[in-house]
Amino acid sequence: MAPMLKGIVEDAPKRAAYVTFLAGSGDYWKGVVGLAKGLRAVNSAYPLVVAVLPDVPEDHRRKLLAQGCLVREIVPVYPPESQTQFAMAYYVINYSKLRIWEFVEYERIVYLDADIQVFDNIDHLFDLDKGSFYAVMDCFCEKTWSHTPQHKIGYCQQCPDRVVWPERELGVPPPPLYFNAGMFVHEPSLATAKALLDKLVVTDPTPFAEQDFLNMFFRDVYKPIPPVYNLVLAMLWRHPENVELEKVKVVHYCAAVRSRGGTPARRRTWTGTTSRCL
Ligand SMILES: O=c1ccn([C@@H]2O[C@H](COP(=O)(O)OP(=O)(O)O[C@H]3O[C@H](CO)[C@H](O)[C@H](O)[C@H]3O)[C@@H](O)[C@H]2O)c(=O)[nH]1
Ligand SMILES: O[C@H]1[C@H](O)[C@@H](O)[C@H](O)[C@@H](O)[C@H]1O
Repeated sequence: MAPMLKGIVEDAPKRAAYVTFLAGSGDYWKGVVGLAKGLRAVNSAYPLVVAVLPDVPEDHRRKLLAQGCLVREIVPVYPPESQTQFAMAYYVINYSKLRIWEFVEYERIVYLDADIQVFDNIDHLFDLDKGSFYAVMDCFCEKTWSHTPQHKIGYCQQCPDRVVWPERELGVPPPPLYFNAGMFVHEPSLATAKALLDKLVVTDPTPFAEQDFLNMFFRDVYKPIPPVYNLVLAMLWRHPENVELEKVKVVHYCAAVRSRGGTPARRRTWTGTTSRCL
């Protein structure tokens, strides 16, 4: 009897969920529908919770509920207004993502942006050891990174030997590992949620908004996971040698689209619309 009970307890579904974030009345809700369908197609055992800002129309919320999503409204998070010019305007809204640490009814969450699609079951990510922040290392090669020293130098953590970080000339070590915040695994906790918000009010916004902030906040507990868990499209043309295409489980349709001249280009607006120019 006892071993059987043990088995039942061990196999019991975890209090865990996929979480995504939705803001505004633009088209991102369609991405969430795609994500819900994708998770269903790969037989995920866990629900998709959509953290919605108050400005998401009722009609869009109904469509998500019809897809089996759990819709949960969150209170927006804004950095101090006087400071927001330092962040790329389009990304300021993403600070609200910090609210998902308040979802303490789940022990574990796998966060996925609405412009992500899953092509294989990734439920095993919920079994990773607790205490670390898991995410995929970003690439610094796209134009969106042109404000950074890494990009100016031509250094990318995806291929640190191609252009070596000039430590001697600069007198500083290479930047710490930096993750893309479109996908990550972590644990909700009211203590962490509070610590994040407390830290945010004393932190100047930076271009990649909450992504820079999360990188700073979780620096010491960050553990990289393979790019197959968040394949940022630019990896395909910037670092094809690091992409195991047949093993890719999660694709992130962010970054730029290759332009005719070979230079990636993208325009964005504060309203949440994205125009890609070829
Ligand atoms: O009008 C909007 C804008 C954004 N989003 C949500 O916010 C997510 C992030 O926005 P983008 O997908 O447009 O951002 P990118 O993927 O290009 O950018 C990357 O940098 C951002 C910096 O803020 C975030 O960290 C983001 O998670 C990371 O993948 C979206 O997927 C979506 O879930 C909306 O719902 N509506
Ligand atoms: O590397 C990516 C990419 O360049 C995206 O365009 C940007 O939106 C992300 O924030 C960044 O992490």
